[in-house]
Amino acid sequence: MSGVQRLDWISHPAGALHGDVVVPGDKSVSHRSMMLSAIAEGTSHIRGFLEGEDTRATAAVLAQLGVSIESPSAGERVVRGVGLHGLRGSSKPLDCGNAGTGMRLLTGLLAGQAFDSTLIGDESLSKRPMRRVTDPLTKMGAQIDTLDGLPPLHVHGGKTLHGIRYELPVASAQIKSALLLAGLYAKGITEVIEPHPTRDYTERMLAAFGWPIEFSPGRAKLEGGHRLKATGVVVPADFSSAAFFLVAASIVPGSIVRLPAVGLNPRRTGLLEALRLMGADIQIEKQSESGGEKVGDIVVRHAPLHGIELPETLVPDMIDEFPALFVAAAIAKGRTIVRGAAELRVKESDRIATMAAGLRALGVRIEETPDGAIIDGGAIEAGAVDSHGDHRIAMSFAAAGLVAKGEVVIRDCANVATSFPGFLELANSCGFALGLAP
Ligand SMILES: O=C(O)C1=C[C@@H](OP(=O)(O)O)[C@@H](O)[C@H](O)C1
Ligand SMILES: C=C(OP(=O)(O)O)C(=O)O
Repeated sequence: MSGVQRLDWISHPAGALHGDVVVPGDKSVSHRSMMLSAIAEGTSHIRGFLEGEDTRATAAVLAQLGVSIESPSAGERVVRGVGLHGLRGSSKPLDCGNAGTGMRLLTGLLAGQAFDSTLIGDESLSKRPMRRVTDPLTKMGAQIDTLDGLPPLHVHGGKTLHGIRYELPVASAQIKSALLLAGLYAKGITEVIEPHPTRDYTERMLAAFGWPIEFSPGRAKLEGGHRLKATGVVVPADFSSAAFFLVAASIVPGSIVRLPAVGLNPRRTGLLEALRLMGADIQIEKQSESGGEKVGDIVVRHAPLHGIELPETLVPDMIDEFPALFVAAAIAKGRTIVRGAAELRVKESDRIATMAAGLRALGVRIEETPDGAIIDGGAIEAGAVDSHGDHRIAMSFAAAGLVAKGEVVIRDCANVATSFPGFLELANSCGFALGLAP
């Protein structure tokens, strides 16, 4: 987590990728399952929990607040919920590690408690904007101190919250979820309206835990003063982790890869549509429902890709997949234009700048714009890139190395463990040639 030792990778060009690739549990669903289980009444059983640093940090925060959490086996958690008002304050800071989701959602949850809390994060999280959640929470009656809008956040306890109707200035599931979680503790109705629909896991999971909630794409509305009842949660495999393999298998000739039982919530699968628009060959097989979420096997075969003007409506549905998309665009024939994606600049790194610098270092023609990029596809040369400690950038360049003209050195990859522990081994199991740099 914070202060991790530096870890560099080398991705070597490789032949066709083959096999079944089972990616770990969904990060968004894992965070939420832990938070709701913690404040529910009764014992919840979570299966498929992501054993990543981000989601473990959320579990550790809730344990610090007095919740008993057992882990009978990897990916399994038994959480003894303390009820809506059963958390106990901690005099020590609550460390969210690298996780924007953890910090922003917990801020909403903690705004309605009787005790004070201080939320801290690692170097990257300490640079991420928090006013987007603290401003509307303040409108609800919360009191939260920031360091000029950045963490650490000091959340004052003992405040009476009241529901508000809030139109989000940006499409963000984290802001929406923070407000809904605060809304559990608020008097009256909390209503959130989004400029474009975002992932609705909080809404679905609140309903699964028995909280009355009305929601439809782009809107959610609930009233304070109900109870959450413990339940079982099955976390699907994370589409965002599958994304690196969708791109890798699409760009390496001869590849066929199957990704079993991946979560296919439509607010997450924008990359699938973008890649199909670029000419990718991606099929969904064995569709079913698990824990109220659509899941299916994704089968991806190599196909020649061409550049596209990415429809802006897809942006929120693939917000974490842009580093991977940029790699696909770099190898595609022709020009790819991305617009309307300024949010990428406030993720674990500035993902537009970091990808542009990295691709340029590999000989790709890419022009940065304030809210996107223009990428002229062609060849990827050998070279060295810096991930800036951003897990998704590191994994995307690992895929780029497969089709580069020589080895690609990727610096600062330790944070891959935040969302995808075991990526290196799993990638190599299907044909990547990824190693640690000396
Ligand atoms: O709610 C969530 O679980 C997430 C929402 C997105 O962030 P924003 O809400 O900032 O768009 C996404 O980038 C993040 O990885 C996870
Ligand atoms: C942006 C991400 O996560 P978070 O905001 O939770 O740090 C991500 O996983 O790509």
